[in-house]
Amino acid sequence: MSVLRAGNTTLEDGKVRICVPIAYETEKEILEESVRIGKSSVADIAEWRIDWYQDVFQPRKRNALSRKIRENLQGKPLLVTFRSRREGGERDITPEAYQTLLDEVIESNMADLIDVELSQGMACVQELIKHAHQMGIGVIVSQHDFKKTPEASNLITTMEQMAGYGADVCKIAVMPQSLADVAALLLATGTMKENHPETLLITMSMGRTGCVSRLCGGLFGSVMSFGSMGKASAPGQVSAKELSDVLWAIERAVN
Ligand SMILES: O=C1C[C@@](O)(C(=O)O)C[C@@H](O)[C@@H]1O
Repeated sequence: MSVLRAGNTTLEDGKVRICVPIAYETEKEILEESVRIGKSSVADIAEWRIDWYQDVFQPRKRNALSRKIRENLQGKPLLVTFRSRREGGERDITPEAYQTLLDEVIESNMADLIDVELSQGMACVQELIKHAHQMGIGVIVSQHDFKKTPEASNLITTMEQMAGYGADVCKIAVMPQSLADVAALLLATGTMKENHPETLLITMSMGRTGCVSRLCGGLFGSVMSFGSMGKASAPGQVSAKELSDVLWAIERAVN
């Protein structure tokens, strides 16, 4: 079983960490949310969705803001994510600009963890992983489908591919069109956990139908669930407080 250290916490099998997204445009809103997360008794990790930030392509402003965010987080880890539009994010970006941006994020030491989209291509993903590891930063390789849920066997193949590239954590977010799709996501997660217990996973089925996967995913092997405090960053996210209550109830039931 692997354990990934990040800031004052860890990602590890059997413990579901609550990650609260910061998905705002202005410095003021971003800082206010980071203060709330830093003070929260339920938030373990903050995700800064820099695709929302109005000055994301200005390195000086980005770096200065990240320093303030990290102060506000008081030791809680910061996951930095640029979600491209085709994967459900706020902005379009070319593969070259994506790699340059994430290289700068890594180099500036503003993140404990970064998210790298599998769809950016093997070379980009592997180079970013290598760079991040040189700087002691953990990498979540991710794939999002906001329209449908591929078959469980395809989801497993995708997670195996991510692990093969050297991901510290493999993340899949898919949209269900039926309850069977939610079950497929959970089946794929549970199968991965059984076949590759050394691989850390984060999986979720989105939207109202998939919401249950955010609550019970830990039982199948998912080590993080996204809960909102202000604005949600994806459909189906529950509030961090309600998520914490449910996770706590499940933990008590199984331990
Ligand atoms: O990858 C994910 C998961 C997510 O899309 C969700 O469904 O909770 C939310 C995003 O902010 C994050 O980057």
